[in-house]
Amino acid sequence: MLQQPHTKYRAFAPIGLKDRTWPDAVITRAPIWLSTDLRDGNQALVEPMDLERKMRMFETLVEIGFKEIEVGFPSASQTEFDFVRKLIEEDRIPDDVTIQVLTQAREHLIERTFESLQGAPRAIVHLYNAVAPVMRRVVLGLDEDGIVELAVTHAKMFKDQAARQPATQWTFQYSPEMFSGTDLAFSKRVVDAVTAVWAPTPERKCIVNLPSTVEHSTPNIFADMIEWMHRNLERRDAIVLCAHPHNDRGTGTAAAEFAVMAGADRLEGCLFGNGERTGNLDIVNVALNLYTQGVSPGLDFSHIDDIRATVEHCNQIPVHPRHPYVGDLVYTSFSGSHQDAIKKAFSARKDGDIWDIPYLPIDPKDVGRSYEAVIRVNSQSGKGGISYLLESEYGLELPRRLQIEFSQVVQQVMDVQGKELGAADLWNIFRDEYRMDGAQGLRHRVQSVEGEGDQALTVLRGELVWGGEAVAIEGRGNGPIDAFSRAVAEATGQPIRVMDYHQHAIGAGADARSVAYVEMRMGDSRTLYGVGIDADTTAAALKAIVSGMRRAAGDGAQQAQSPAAAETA
Ligand SMILES: CC(=O)SCCNC(=O)CCNC(=O)[C@H](O)C(C)(C)COP(=O)(O)OP(=O)(O)OC[C@H]1O[C@@H](n2cnc3c(N)ncnc32)[C@H](O)[C@@H]1OP(=O)(O)O
Ligand SMILES: CC(C)C(=O)C(=O)O
Repeated sequence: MLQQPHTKYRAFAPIGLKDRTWPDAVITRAPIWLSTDLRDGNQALVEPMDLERKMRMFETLVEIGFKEIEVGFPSASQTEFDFVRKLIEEDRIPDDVTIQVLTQAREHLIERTFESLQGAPRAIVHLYNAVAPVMRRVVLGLDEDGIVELAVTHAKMFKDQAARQPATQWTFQYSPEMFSGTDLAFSKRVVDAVTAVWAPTPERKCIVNLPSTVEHSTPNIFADMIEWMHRNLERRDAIVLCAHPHNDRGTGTAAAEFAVMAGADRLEGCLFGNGERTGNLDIVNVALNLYTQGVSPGLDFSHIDDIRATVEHCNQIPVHPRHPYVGDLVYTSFSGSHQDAIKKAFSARKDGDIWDIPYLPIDPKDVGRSYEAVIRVNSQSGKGGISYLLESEYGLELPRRLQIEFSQVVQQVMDVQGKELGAADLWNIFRDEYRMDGAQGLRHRVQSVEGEGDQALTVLRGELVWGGEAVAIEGRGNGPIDAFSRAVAEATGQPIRVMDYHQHAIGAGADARSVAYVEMRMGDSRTLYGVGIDADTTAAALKAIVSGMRRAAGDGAQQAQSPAAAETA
């Protein structure tokens, strides 16, 4: 790279529009959308679409809700021509959809283009020629007058060709190619000359399309250019003003949004930003940006993954995992503080609330994504993400201190493995850590109750396998947990102190079970949790204590393979 890039590259000159209004504009309704997937998108593919792919793309665009679709450049190849014929002859164009086709300003190409449209009920025919100084100089060898003459001559040909097919409802569109690299006064001069030929009216408008054929300025400059044209074009009330951004600087979306704020009525682009070089405007991006502002885009992306699959099939180009709204990773948080905020916001959210979930600008469900991928756990994650997955996939509502305890266990596994852990991995770690294997199965008998009123005591009898030995246990207390703790303390010589206790149901109906979380100490062990799950609430609680005992004993696996077994009640 150069130390002095100014010796090779020149900065784009500002427009100097002093009284611009676009920065204060707010977009309150969607622009008219034109999909050019089958034209600008297609001409950028390594392998342009065959008829099968073109038809599949067309049908998808119709399903999404596009009412204007540029279906090709019919004079470019037989495939392009045949596709337009197929659409017309097989009556594939819905009544509320208008196809558009592009042609260079060259006579034989225009003739072939109109030939391809014979029998079409409606069509937009799109004429372009380059207007930028570099193109005038190196490609066309024409001065400004020559370019105006070229445009006017071919605009007249459009009128003549259209007059030969009066049954079709024609709309004409003109693009001064490389508008973004052309001085505004000259762009206006050419466009005005073309519209003077076409003589559009407010009832029969033509379309003027202003492309950033190559994006080489910041989007505010493009917006100034659009606003200037919007204000200065002749016959503005008879023109649908359209912008056609590309994305060479990565700001195609911003340029499009600013263009609409600056007066554009219509946008041209492709799904997920396919198109020449870095792509055309990504229509999905702009449409869903509008949606997240509460503005209906008039396009339906409820099944965005199906649309992506079709686009990948047709274009034979994968969509990036970070692509806005559709990438595999765009609804996923790995980092702990994000996960914590998302989990809390989901818990606080009530039906009908305005969407206000941190780190998720759109509800993934609105585009057909599940919440499954929202939180994924790796070494950057914390307790929030871990407990979110256990809750969303396994119904466990871990108390806060248990979340903290278990996240340290997960962190140790993560430090060794260094890989992402899914919900099933976390569940396995949880079951191992809290000794929720078959040996935890508990049969017990509660003999209630000795005494009366305040003096009433629960009596629990059973058998506990501890240190490899089966020990008979018996305890009395002011409930099964208390009775069991006392019985166990007597049998093992180690007092058990229950500090906190939570219980909730998981599942429903016949499958409903109870999960108990007991925060406890055994002897002089540290405070720790035990967890038990059982169809019976008392059994779940007692299992939780056994779980804690085994953990306190180091690894209950040797000490208490069958820690508590008892007679069936
Ligand atoms: C920015 C855009 O996306 S514009 C759309 C671009 N899309 C495409 O080009 C895809 C389809 N294109 C094609 O299939 C072909 O390029 C065609 C059929 C249009 C033309 O093919 P060819 O006639 O072989 O020309 P080719 O593309 O090689 O070169 C362009 C020629 O057209 C000339 N040309 C370009 N625009 C114009 C114009 N408006 N009027 C007259 N001549 C023109 C160029 O000067 C060049 O002429 P030259 O051969 O005398 O030097
Ligand atoms: C033909 C025009 C609209 C074009 O594709 C461009 O300039 O990018």
